[in-house]
Amino acid sequence: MSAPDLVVQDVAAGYGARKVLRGLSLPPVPGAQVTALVGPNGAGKTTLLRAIAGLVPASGTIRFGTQDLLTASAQQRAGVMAFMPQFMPQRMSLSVLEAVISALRASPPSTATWSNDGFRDASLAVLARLGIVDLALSAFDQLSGGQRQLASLAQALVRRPKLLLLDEPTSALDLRHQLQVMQIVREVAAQGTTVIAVLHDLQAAARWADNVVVMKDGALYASGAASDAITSTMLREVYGLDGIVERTSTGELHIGGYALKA
Ligand SMILES: Nc1ncnc2c1ncn2[C@@H]1O[C@H](COP(=O)(O)OP(=O)(O)OP(=O)(O)O)[C@@H](O)[C@H]1O
Repeated sequence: MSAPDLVVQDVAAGYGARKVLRGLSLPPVPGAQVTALVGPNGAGKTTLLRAIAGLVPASGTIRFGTQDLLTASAQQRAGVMAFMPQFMPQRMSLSVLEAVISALRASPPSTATWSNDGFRDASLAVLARLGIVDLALSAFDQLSGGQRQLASLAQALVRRPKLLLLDEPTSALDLRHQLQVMQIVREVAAQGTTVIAVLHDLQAAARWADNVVVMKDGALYASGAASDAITSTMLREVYGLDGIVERTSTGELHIGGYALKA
């Protein structure tokens, strides 16, 4: 069965009196694909992910297939999705392996019967997939920023979510790990997970995402294939930048030559 689309319609969300999203509607976010969420600082990208994850009060419609995520219980949501936040907790007195096992125990996929060894093996397998099995016994709160980001991604992936929300998943990673993580994100989508990833690197969004959603001031500015959503007009109107967007001879989108708008 193919993964369902995510429907976001007329969503309002914010923080107390501060309304960040005011009636945001997106075209259906396609199932089993990677959708990049881009836009300038403060555009509301994290707020949208938090609204989908049930972490800020929201109204409107947020539906994943037939499941209404706005009325779902925390347990129901945890059974469907995983959210990797932009900032990891500073204090966590667990080893990396314990942290991943505890994320898995909190919401184990129902596709298996779980034993203690099963939790441990599945967690070690994800650490191995991310190339950080050597960190398994390290204290989570003594990791470097990039290591912490990989460990946090392991906590999200280990639950094999149907909907994976990633907030700047590669912002602290070196080039090799950026590549590795984005390849894994694509594999996860190919295996049936619907992925939404906030990315600041437009070149990475063009390379890795099936669809790009551009947000500005809490609203949708554009969405579609990278070549439709990422344009020089968008750079000017959304980021206040002059830039060049062109197709290379191999058909890839190249975005560069940025300069502050004159
Ligand atoms: N906890 C909060 N309380 C009040 N306002 C908040 C809170 N978190 C975010 N905001 C405000 O909401 C707006 C949108 O923030 P959000 O984090 O969603 O943006 P973003 O697009 O993810 O930005 P960035 O790219 O900088 O991470 C900003 O103006 C921000 O100041």
